[in-house]
Amino acid sequence: MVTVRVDGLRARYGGKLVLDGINLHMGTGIHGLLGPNGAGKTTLMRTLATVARPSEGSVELLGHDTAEQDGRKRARRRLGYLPQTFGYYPGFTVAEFVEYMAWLKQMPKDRVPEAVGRAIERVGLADRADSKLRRLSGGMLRRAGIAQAIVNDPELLLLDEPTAGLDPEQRVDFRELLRDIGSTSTVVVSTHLVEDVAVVCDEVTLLDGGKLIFRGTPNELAESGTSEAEDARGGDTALERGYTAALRGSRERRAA
Ligand SMILES: Nc1ncnc2c1ncn2[C@@H]1O[C@H](COP(=O)(O)OP(=O)(O)OP(=O)(O)O)[C@@H](O)[C@H]1O
Repeated sequence: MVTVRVDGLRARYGGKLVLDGINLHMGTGIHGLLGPNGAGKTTLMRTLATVARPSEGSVELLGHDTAEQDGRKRARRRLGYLPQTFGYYPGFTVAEFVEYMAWLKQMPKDRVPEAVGRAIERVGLADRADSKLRRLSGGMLRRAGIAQAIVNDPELLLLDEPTAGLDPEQRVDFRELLRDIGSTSTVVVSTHLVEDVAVVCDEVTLLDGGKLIFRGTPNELAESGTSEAEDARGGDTALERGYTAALRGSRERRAA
């Protein structure tokens, strides 16, 4: 089932086109959004989170048309979003922060305490539930950010650079969590680190210069690259070489 329908999406900052005709339909599973700095990943994530409005095109989320105010409201209750940088009250505890988001999502009051406890547990912060956010390390803060994004068991989960600041062990735990959520929901994970999440993704979408330049499985991306013998500078892994080849190919086509 298609849960996200993006058609003809264009986004501008000032006069500058930063998303240029994106068509993207997604369903249940884990979708990696890859691309170099400035490719437009964050702009696309903000648009999917209904925080940014498209200049052109349509975005339908979980059957709701986000061009309409009512559609945006309904979609917001059913999605979870971890922005690349997120604001928070440093004096809030982890539990208060997650509870606040549950309240914003208009979750039924009687479900909130259990949902907050479960979200915090799932990101491995149960022992820090009562710690103030200002006392957390960068990785813990990011995990608190993930907890607020999943508190409402979102059907659409949008995570922008979720692994920034996580140590290797936490990355492994995080992948497990993604697999669990992605088995029933649509998860979109943006990163510029190819290896980071591509291993858990069912599908990867590659953006460059505001355009969608590749869409397929991680295996297809890996197979599209040159071999290490042909091109040692393409990357250390098959996936990185596929990523590099896709970027080079699209840039050459554009320059021609
Ligand atoms: N608030 C803004 N005002 C003007 N230009 C912006 C703004 N935010 C982003 N841009 C520009 O839009 C383009 C796309 O940026 P975006 O943050 O979406 O890319 P990204 O793929 O997320 O990059 P990164 O990996 O560095 O986070 C870039 O050229 C950026 O400079």
